[in-house]
Amino acid sequence: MSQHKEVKLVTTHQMLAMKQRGEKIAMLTAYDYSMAQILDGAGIDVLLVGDSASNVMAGHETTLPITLDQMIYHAQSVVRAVKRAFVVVDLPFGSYQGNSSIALQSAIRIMKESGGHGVKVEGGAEIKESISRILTAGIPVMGHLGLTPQSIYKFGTYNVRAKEEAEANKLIEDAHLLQELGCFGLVLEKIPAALAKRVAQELTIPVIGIGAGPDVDGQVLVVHDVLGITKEFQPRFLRRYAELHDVMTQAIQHYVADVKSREFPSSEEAY
Ligand SMILES: Nc1nc(=O)c2c([nH]1)NC[C@@H]1CN(c3ccc(C(=O)N[C@@H](CCC(=O)O)C(=O)O)cc3)CN21
Ligand SMILES: CC(C)C(=O)C(=O)O
Ligand SMILES: [Mg+2]
Repeated sequence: MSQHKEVKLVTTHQMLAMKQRGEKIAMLTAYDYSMAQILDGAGIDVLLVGDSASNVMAGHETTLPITLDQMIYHAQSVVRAVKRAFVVVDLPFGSYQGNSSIALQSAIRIMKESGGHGVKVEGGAEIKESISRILTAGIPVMGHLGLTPQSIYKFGTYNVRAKEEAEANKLIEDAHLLQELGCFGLVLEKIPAALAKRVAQELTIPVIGIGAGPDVDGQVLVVHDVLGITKEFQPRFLRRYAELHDVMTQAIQHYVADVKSREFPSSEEAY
């Protein structure tokens, strides 16, 4: 028996239990060590090393350019900080579509080289062979339906998805397929709340929403949006819990002024 205090790690089994008992799952993105340490310490259940790092960390217009090596680098940094949270890593564009052997290789690289706990992939029936193949290796897979940013050029907009009946029916079918394949959870992005509610009710696995309304099993957002670091991004589904862009700007302006005026450093800050 361990004398050490047990820090309960979040597992896929626990997430399922949370859904069953009606406890909502709190998930945010993280791309680096310092931020992951804060989020894990604050009690976040799931950290997503999102391919939104392509936008938020690297300044790209879309998520398409980020590479598997770059995702692994971000995931390694996050995993080093985590004591409790379950770490999901996005498989980037091009690393899993169309070839299930490449998909398995990509997922194995993420698990082996980063120490993450599972992977997330965008899409339904189109990528079912890839998902099945990854699952055969014992790697937990999370699905992602609705607004799938890796296929932005197929749709041309970031508008709400599955408003039409045909698209809604395809989403419901895909959601059931993902569960039957063995996915441990599913992200639904920017779809009508009523549709998300129906999917969360019909599925036994946890359904995590972003712009999918309140009647799902948990919520995910990009942490830089939540903290108000990204100022220009303000879709309706986002709630900002701080205005760090302003706080950080003021702090840095103060620092610059103090350096210029020789206010910093003082004699106490010198040797
Ligand atoms: N900072 C950030 N937050 C995210 O949530 C996020 C990323 N980046 N990058 C990857 C994807 C892209 N995502 C998106 C992108 C656009 C909308 C959206 O609703 N766009 C509105 C305009 C919103 C605005 O920019 O003010 C639209 O109508 O296009 C939603 C999710 C979610 N992901
Ligand atoms: C927005 C979430 C779900 C995501 O996939 C990402 O941050 O990459
Ligand atoms: Mg993503």
